[in-house]
Amino acid sequence: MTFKVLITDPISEEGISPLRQSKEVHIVIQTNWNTEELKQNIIDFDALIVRSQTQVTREVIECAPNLKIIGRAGVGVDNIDVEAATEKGIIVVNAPNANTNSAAEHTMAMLMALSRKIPQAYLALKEKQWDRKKYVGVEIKNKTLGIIGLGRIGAEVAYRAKGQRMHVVAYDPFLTKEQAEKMGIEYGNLDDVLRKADFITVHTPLVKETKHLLNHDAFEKMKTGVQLINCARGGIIDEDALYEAILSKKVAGAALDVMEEEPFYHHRLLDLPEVILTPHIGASTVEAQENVAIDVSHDILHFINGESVRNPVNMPSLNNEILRKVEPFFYLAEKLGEFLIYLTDDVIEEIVISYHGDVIEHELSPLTRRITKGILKRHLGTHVNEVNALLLADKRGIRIQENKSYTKQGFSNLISVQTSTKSGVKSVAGTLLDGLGPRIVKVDHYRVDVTPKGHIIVIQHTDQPGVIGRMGSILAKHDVNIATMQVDRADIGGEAIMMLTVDKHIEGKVLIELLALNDIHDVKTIDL
Ligand SMILES: NC(=O)c1ccc[n+]([C@@H]2O[C@H](COP(=O)([O-])OP(=O)(O)OC[C@H]3O[C@@H](n4cnc5c(N)ncnc54)[C@H](O)[C@@H]3O)[C@@H](O)[C@H]2O)c1
Ligand SMILES: O=C(O)CC[C@@H](O)C(=O)O
Repeated sequence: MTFKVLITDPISEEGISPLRQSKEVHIVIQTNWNTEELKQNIIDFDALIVRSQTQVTREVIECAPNLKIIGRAGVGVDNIDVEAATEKGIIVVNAPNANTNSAAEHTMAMLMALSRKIPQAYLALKEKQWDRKKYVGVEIKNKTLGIIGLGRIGAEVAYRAKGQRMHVVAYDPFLTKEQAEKMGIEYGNLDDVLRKADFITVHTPLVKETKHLLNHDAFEKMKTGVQLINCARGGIIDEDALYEAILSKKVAGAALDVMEEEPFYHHRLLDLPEVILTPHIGASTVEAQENVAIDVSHDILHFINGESVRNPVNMPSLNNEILRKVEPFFYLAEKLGEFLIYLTDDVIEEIVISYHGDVIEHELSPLTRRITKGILKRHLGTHVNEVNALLLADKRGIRIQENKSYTKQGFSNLISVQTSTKSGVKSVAGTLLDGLGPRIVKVDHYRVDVTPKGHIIVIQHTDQPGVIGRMGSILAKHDVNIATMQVDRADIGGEAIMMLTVDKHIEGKVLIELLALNDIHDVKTIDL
């Protein structure tokens, strides 16, 4: 089947060559659509690749019933309604590392241009003015650079600034004093950065907490003559407050790659000679554009091949090392959920997942997501996936509890899942056997040993001679071949369980005949 990929922003042709090489992928590039056109045409597409221009709103997502993955060829996903995507089970991936270097270099270029008034001097010269006195700058050596947001780009800027012999003071809610010391920079809170810096550069995402982070009050705390750089997101600096602060000479200059509304052609900041601007080109290098497109293309191919994506935005990201360890449990986890929902006859109130033994050394959240997906899928359909499973469970008021224990319970690893309903508790446990693969080893309190694959019949009965024979005759009559069979009981003559794997799906009429047998209390047929 063809996987249709729509690209709506300019993107590097070299970068998408991995997708072009795949026979399964059909690519459509359409960079001129407005939102209405996008809504009308997105219906058929399985994947969408954008940069920062296309607005992937909830409305767009609602018009895309086949959309499975959105690739953001860059870092910021503020042009994508990630919540709406998550609700629909659409994976959002980005390319968080691919343009870090370019954005850091652009920041340094802006810092240099700002401190030496290069764009202003250039413009004047183009106007045939040779005015050397007007364009006296300041050195950055021995000046203090304040960095707000010491993530990927902020950290790269810090290293470069140190190379220019600047003193760096940084604030980031995740930065510790020890980490700052290791990097050879000063650790501060936001006020420290605002008070001490000669130049301030912001490298945070635009979120509620960072919207207008640099506002009138923040400018008040800064040194007079401070210069600002924003190569992160428009809106982190309050543009009106900046305008006023420049007029009052509190702020001596600003270099902006990003603005609250883009593109913009008329903005009063454009009229101020102290402000230099670029049209959001921090990531516009040959290298960054190729790299972001390669990363997103690879993740789309991972998705098509049923592999884990490397840079998910709406689920926890796992590095290759972690993924390699936990991936072998994915199948078992999902099948335990799928199996258990067949045994659960009432509305689920709580899912309790207990991990035992070696498995707890791994990252468990992807397993919990897959178990929940397996449980919800039967009733909610195939749109449930590891992206939205926890959200969907939460929306239905299902509590999810995770327990961990080193106790091995007879297996080197064991995952046990329990559903609680008003009618009682049902449970299943499974293990991954070294070299032999996944097994279901416990159903409620009965011991079994079944590969979670294909057609399974679970029969609850009373432990009496002849029950197995009568059951076997009915299956034989309907030409159902038994592949494997397990029996366990609580006590002699007491409650017992039979678990069979058979070679074909069991029809309703077979089920009725089995249920009519004396001593058989319940029959569940499960297709995994
Ligand atoms: N101009 C461009 O073309 C361009 C290119 C790439 C990235 N960006 C933007 O640059 C920004 C940084 O990207 P990144 O890859 O370094 O992201 P990142 O996630 O690696 O780093 C962001 C950092 O900001 C910190 N942060 C969050 N809230 C904060 C707050 N209130 N105060 C201080 N720090 C805070 C986070 O803890 C994190 O360490 C993003 O907004 C991204 O979209 C712009
Ligand atoms: O698409 C672009 O070039 C902008 C990229 C940049 O803003 C990002 O967040 O990665």
